[in-house]
Amino acid sequence: MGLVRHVVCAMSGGVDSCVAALILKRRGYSVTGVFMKNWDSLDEKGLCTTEKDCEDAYRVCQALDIPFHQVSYVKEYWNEVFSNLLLEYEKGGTPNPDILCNKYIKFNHFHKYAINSLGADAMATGHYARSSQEDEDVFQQTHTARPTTLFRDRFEIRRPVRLYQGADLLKDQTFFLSQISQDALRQTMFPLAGLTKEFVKKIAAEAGFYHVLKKKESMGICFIGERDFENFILEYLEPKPGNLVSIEDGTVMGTHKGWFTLTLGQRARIGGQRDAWFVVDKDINTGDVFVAPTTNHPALFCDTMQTDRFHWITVDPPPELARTQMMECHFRFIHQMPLVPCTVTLNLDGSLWITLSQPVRALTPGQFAVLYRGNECLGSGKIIQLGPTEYTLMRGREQLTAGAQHREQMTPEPAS
Ligand SMILES: Nc1ncnc2c1ncn2[C@@H]1O[C@H](COP(=O)(O)OP(=O)(O)OP(=O)(O)O)[C@@H](O)[C@H]1O
Repeated sequence: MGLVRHVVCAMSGGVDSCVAALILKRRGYSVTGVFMKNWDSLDEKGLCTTEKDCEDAYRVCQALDIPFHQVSYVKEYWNEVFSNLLLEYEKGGTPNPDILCNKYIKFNHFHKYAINSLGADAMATGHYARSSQEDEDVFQQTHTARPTTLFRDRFEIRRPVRLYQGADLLKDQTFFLSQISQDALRQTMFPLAGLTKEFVKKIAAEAGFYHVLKKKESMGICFIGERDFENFILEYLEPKPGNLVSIEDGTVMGTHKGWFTLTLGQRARIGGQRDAWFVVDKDINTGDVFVAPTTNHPALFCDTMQTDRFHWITVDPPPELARTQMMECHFRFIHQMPLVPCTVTLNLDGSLWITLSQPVRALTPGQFAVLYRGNECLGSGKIIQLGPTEYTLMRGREQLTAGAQHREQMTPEPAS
């Protein structure tokens, strides 16, 4: 990759990507703004914010005097993200559409469109993240109106590019980027890498981008909007009614409309109960969803899991892991949950066994186990299997003790 002159900035119409485009422009790059349309139906209230978001992105491009394009990935999103999502729910898991959207849409189709169709040298997004190619000096000065280094050759190094958390750890979005390809990362700029959200808002205010500053932060799964999740998912999957069964004594506590309407750790709606019950397990063969009383029931806590083939941002696993098959690092499976120390073991098929330093609540198959070393995001793998929960272990110990006592009682006294 040679000199970077032309950058295509993915613009959602939100404050972050609008400021990202502004920063690139101030740095002297030739910038093109592109809005992506990924979903085209309305929510329960008949609302679709896509038109408004597109209009907001367009207004910022006009203010910056840069070209603007709109591109539709509705078909690709349906085939590669949403269909995957439905399959995962049907298998009993809980998928993460934001990670899948970055992997399949933004850092694949959009990346190719930017480079191949628009002839850009690089793409950019408003994610709070940093790649090892980012130049700290440039980022320090991004808020000034003065262009800094023009057209620097950022992509000449052939070492694997690494993904790091951005300066604003509270806004860090590397979790969502943990499945992106090395090829895409190599040609991606994160202009907000060195900035805090507060500072980004200040830049937007100074630039007069009031229409994007007023907007609410995008939260949760964008296409569900304000809809109730159960109603939403039942529009796409056939209801599969089943029982809510107590994990403690097998009592049927109530019914559900399909195991995919519920996720591990979630409060189950059970009528006539004084206390709250929580989903702790699912059996998709019988349709039973197991529930337990109290939010911190031991059946919700587990410290081991297996992933599918792990996706390393740098393509190859860290040398230490490749050499010894074991490595210490940190884990999270929910965006912004505190990082947990862990030991990982590399299996021959590229999957990992992860053992956490302490049990964690509601580890969920289908979610991604994202690993970190220091502030580097190493990549992620989908959780496909959990180890025993605290409850299973407790019951196992109780049964062993009961078995031993029983054997003691049954053993005849030795004849004197
Ligand atoms: N519809 C879209 N069209 C183009 N780019 C998008 C779109 N949605 C998201 N992006 C890109 O992905 C980045 C992260 O999006 P996300 O919605 O996760 O975060 P955000 O912090 O709300 O960003 P923003 O404030 O820019 O909306 C955005 O900054 C933008 O670069």
